[in-house]
Amino acid sequence: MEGGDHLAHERKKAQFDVEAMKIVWAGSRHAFEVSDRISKLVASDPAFRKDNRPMLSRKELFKNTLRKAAYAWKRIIELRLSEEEASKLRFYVDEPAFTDLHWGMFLPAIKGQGTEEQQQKWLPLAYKMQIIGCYAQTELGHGSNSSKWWPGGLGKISTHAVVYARLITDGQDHGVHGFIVQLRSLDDHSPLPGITVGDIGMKFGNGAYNTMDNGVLRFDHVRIPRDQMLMKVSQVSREGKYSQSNVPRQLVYGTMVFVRQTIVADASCALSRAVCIATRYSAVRRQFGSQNGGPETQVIDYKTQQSRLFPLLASAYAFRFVGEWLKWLYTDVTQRLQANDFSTLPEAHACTAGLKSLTTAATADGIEECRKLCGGHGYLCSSGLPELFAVYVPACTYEGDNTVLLLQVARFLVKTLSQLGSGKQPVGTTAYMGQVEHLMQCHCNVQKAEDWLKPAVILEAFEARSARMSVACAKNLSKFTNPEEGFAELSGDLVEAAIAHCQLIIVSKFIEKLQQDIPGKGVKQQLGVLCNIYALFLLHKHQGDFLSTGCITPKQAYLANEQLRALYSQARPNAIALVDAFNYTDHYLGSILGCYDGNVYPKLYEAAWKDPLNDSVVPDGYREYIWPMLKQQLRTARL
Ligand SMILES: CCCCCCCCCC/C=C\CCCCCCCC(=O)SCCNC(=O)CCNC(=O)[C@H](O)C(C)(C)COP(=O)(O)OP(=O)(O)OC[C@H]1O[C@@H](n2cnc3c(N)ncnc32)[C@H](O)[C@@H]1OP(=O)(O)O
Ligand SMILES: Cc1cc2nc3c(=O)[nH]c(=O)nc-3n(C[C@H](O)[C@H](O)[C@H](O)COP(=O)(O)OP(=O)(O)OC[C@H]3O[C@@H](n4cnc5c(N)ncnc54)[C@H](O)[C@@H]3O)c2cc1C
Repeated sequence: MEGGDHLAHERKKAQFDVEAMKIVWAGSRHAFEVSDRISKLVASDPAFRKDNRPMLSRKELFKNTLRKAAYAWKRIIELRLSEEEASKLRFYVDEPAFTDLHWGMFLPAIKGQGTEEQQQKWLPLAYKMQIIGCYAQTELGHGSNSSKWWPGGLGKISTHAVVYARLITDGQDHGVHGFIVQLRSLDDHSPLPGITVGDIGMKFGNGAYNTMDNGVLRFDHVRIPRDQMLMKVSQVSREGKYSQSNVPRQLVYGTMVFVRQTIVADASCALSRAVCIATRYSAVRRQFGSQNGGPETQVIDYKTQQSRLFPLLASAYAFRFVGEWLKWLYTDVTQRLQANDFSTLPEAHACTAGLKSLTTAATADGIEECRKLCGGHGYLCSSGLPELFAVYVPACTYEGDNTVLLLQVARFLVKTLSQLGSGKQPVGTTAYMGQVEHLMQCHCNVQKAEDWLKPAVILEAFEARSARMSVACAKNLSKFTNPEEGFAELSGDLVEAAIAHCQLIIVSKFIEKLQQDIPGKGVKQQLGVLCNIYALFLLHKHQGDFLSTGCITPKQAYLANEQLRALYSQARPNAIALVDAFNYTDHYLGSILGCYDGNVYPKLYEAAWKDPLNDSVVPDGYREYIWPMLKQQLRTARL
């Protein structure tokens, strides 16, 4: 079948209103309209072409990114785009660039940690891009005193950086503080005296994150004017006297809370993109199983394919909703901080750190699983999956290594439990710890598979598992005389307890979402199916935790799996419509396997001939290397 919609028969199977689901996915009608308009704007502009990225050398690739960033900025100004529209434009251009760090970290660091005066001086320059900044925290070695190494945008472009370094006055070390430092001349871009700066080299994958100039930076007797220390949290007077404002020191790390929250929202985008490709292709691909000469089976109908694909589809929706909630939490904590209420900062830190860790790990693994779900064709760059994986996978490391972040969550959980004794009632995401006595001894009430569809049953099982794992850690910790030694020794168990807590958050926020009014025929019902798939898939995957803590019985674990299989069958007819609801353009997906019309094979065939290797029938190098070899073989054969 040439042309036409090869997935039309799949789209007809949908049991819900796809247009209404698009609004739910986007967050609101307004968000949908902005996203839809900007995605089409980018897709229709040849200046944003990206299919040639894997073929470009590093220098060509980087220059191309600079061109796109400058052009995007020009369009933002010409079209008078709002901040929301501009950030959507960046999203659909889909190419990591120095501008990400400028807007995503340099500006927020000044906003969060600069005084009013400092904000007035620096923000207008940064907003007009008259200076370009990056965020320089990580070191080559360790200790905030060697060379900065990794900051994006630093290598070749940034004129300024917020640099994190130890503050020492009168011989006293006051710990790490942020400083605005000019790195390069605003006239000819050369590094200022005493500054050594450059790119750290090629990274994983062709194209991919190599559009970014991650950099190295060294200082040799560089003087930073006193008023360029970010002084909202602590100050140094003209006389060199150090003082602290009446705010927690942890605010110095506030930019990370902001960025981790955006990374969670971004995880749902990256995962949904891979899932969209794998789902459409799974419906197009047929392999084996034909009977009486009929067509072969669509691979999406194999239960094994469904049990690998549908949990990822459900995870994409789960991460979307938890990301939405996290954005609310971040806005709430920001407003509280402005009113000098610091009470929810530890929870915001734990939630952003933990959810960043969980969602990025699941997304990175999920993209790779989607590649495998597409068989051999998934390994072609034209599937879009290799580049997506290479760009995405550092999210497990940047903005805090995922294990290090889970240990931060574990500290928060242990602290929360230890405060129960003093009568402090836990709130927010740890409110369930207030019921710890009940959760330690409750019994799951599931008797038949459908009982697993009750939100209260699911929630109690996840709460009991999380509470029991945290309590077990706290009990074991109390056996150590040195708490830090105990924490280090038990860190493996603590990480698992943190994972259980974060999974509970994601499940509970999905359930909360379903308690809202959700318009559109069948939309809520489909989301209910996805929510149950997400929860029961986790329960099945981690059944060792649930069983060993006595939260469920082996029979109940078996029933959960039985219910999960039934849910996959319910999701099957809706699968294509559920990925259509992401509303991704073919440009954004960047994948022949995932193209909207499903006309995969002619496009793959055509794309192959565009590869530079096929420019000539006989390749370069044939005369030099192959021809002499063939001749040699001929001679040997005659002998
Ligand atoms: C108009 C155009 C628009 C265009 C828009 C474009 C927009 C694009 C947006 C894109 C956005 C972003 C792009 C991102 C690209 C990737 C960038 C990657 C950048 C980086 O990687 S930056 C480097 C990040 N580094 C880390 O994350 C390090 C990880 N380590 C930690 O977090 C450590 O905790 C630490 C911060 C280094 C501190 O360690 P330390 O040992 O000093 O302290 P403790 O761990 O003992 O903690 C003490 C105390 O503080 C609490 N705490 C720790 N961190 C935080 C925090 N972040 N917030 C609040 N509180 C925190 C901790 O709980 C302890 O509390 P306690 O004393 O126990 O009560
Ligand atoms: C693509 C990319 C972009 C980046 N952009 C920036 C940027 O713009 N600005 C910036 O400042 N930085 C940036 N970074 C650096 C990034 O933030 C760090 O790499 C990250 O925080 C991890 O730190 P590390 O590299 O020192 O890893 P390490 O801390 O050395 O981790 C190595 C291993 O040790 C383990 N480990 C470390 N500490 C502990 C512990 N306490 N307990 C148990 N295990 C531990 C980790 O789990 C990991 O397995 C970027 C990194 C990448 C890959």
